[in-house]
Amino acid sequence: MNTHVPIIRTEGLDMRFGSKQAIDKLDLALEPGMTHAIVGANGAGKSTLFRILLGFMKPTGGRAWALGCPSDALTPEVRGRIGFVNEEHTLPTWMRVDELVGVQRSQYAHWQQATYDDVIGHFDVRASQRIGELSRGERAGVNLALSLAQSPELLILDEPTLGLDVVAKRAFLEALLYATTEQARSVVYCSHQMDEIERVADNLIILERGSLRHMSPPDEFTAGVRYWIAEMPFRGPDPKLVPGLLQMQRIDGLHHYLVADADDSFADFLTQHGARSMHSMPVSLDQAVNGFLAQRHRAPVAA
Ligand SMILES: Nc1ncnc2c1ncn2[C@@H]1O[C@H](COP(=O)(O)OP(=O)(O)OP(=O)(O)O)[C@@H](O)[C@H]1O
Repeated sequence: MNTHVPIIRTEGLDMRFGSKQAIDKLDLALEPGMTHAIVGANGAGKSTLFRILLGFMKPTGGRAWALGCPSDALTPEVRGRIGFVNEEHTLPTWMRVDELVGVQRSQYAHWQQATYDDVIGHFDVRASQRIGELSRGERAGVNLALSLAQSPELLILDEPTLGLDVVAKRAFLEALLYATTEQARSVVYCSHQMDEIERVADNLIILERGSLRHMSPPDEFTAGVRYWIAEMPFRGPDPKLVPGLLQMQRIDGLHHYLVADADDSFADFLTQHGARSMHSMPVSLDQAVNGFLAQRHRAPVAA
């Protein structure tokens, strides 16, 4: 593996569906050996980005590379170094689990049976069961185990835990963490579940309407957002003047502010606007990301 080549790179990437701009001049370069989490509101362009990167879809502009190879010309050799797990966990329903494992083992030169066994061990799946008989969570487990056993250099996961119960989700994440820490793989993961991202991601990427809005380690992003509660006898400042404002509420006469990139000078700002007392507190990744996304979320369109 060439450690200097980004696992994923895009330059001025554009994808337009009629009047819809799914990806908007996106420039991205993701480091190898890390777990990158892509988050964004519904329709932000996450799945479209994956489809382009894997060569399933041609962009309307710009360029994309996966493992240094142009996405519109991925060779079978490069494809074999990329694992992909999507929310549907599409697998041949008529095959028995052991038959499917046999087929995959014969197709992948770097197949690691021990990895398959370790990962599938997190799920109650019998080798003799047909794929069609498995529950959604068990199918997710087989899909992840198959993908990791191929020893992919890059693993792309598109909402892999969607619809899984807590137990299946925990099993899936444990299997993923086990495989990534043992073998230092590169993972690009998209999910709406911030508790998962907090556990697995080294790098947080926020996409908004196909554009890059933010990229940093998740805890760095969370540390930049704070929740302030101020007691103000008056109406308080005009929201347009509040620096870094993400969300504002008035509850029982107290003013609540969720703000980004605001240091202690925010207390001075509140004092200047008549605050008698105030306190601030840290927020969770979930609150920080949701506040950030809600700020510019599309307003409902009247029917
Ligand atoms: N084949 C298509 N034809 C037309 N529009 C499409 C097509 N695929 C995606 N889109 C549009 O492109 C935008 C991005 O869709 P995409 O599926 O990439 O979003 P996403 O971030 O994965 O969303 P979600 O979190 O809801 O899965 C959406 O507005 C979607 O309606």
